[in-house]
Amino acid sequence: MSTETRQPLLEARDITVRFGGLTAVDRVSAVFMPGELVGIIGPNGAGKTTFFNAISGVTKPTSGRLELRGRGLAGQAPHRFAAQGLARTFQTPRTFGDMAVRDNIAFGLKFAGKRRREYLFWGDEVGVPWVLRTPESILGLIGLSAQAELPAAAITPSQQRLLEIGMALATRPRLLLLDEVAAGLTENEVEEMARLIRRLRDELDLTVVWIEHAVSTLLRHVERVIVLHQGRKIADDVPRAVIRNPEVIEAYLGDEMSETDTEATA
Ligand SMILES: Nc1ncnc2c1ncn2[C@@H]1O[C@H](COP(=O)(O)OP(=O)(O)OP(=O)(O)O)[C@@H](O)[C@H]1O
Repeated sequence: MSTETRQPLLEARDITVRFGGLTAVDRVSAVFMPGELVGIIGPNGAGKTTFFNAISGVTKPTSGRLELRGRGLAGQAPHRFAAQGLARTFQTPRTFGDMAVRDNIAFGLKFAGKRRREYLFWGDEVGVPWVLRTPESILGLIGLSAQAELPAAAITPSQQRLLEIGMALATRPRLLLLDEVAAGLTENEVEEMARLIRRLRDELDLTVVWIEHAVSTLLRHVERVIVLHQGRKIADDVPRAVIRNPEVIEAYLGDEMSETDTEATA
């Protein structure tokens, strides 16, 4: 392994986000290595989305430092984050309902075309993976080929989530941030989504950071889990260690973490 691949892709140091008197994210530090699939969990209001917003440029952190491959990012506009290979989904999918599914993807590709030169910044000698070159290939990758001509508003909620992932992929990211992409899906759909996320990570050599309330599924699929509670990071470890962490158990008492989760990762 070269020194290059051991360099963190994204490093967040002491990120704090305050809204008036409320500290939503409290000095959270985290390192994301190339190719990692990392989950972020925590009770409602723990600061997960606010942390995501801070590391994707949507919200300017009150303090802290962000580095993408060693280059400072904090305080830059969201499009600068995207230009440097970050893509994210939102809790409520942001697709264009009147436009055909294919055109939603084409929109993302158009955006990516504009930053083609910057893609090269990543030193990717093979260039853009062929599956990310056309709307059709991206639709095939996420399993929406049959819905290509439908208006985005006409597809099912789970297909909407897939479309949003497809739109994020169309921007040809190196780091994909997923915010509750399994929310509202059936148990089977959640499992399928988890498999897709793993496959995308493997095939596209992505780093994926995934916030999810479906804790048991997440714990079975990610390699590392970060737990936030009241804005603070209380754990950052492999799933089987995290579920035995007394502070995590306490934070989740009577909430999402159940015996099933413990069994799932035993
Ligand atoms: N724009 C905002 N203005 C004021 N307070 C906010 C804002 N965004 C979030 N908060 C508050 O910050 C805290 C953290 O919220 P956040 O949405 O990050 O939590 P979360 O862990 O993502 O929760 P959930 O799992 O319910 O989505 C909450 O108390 C929330 O009410």
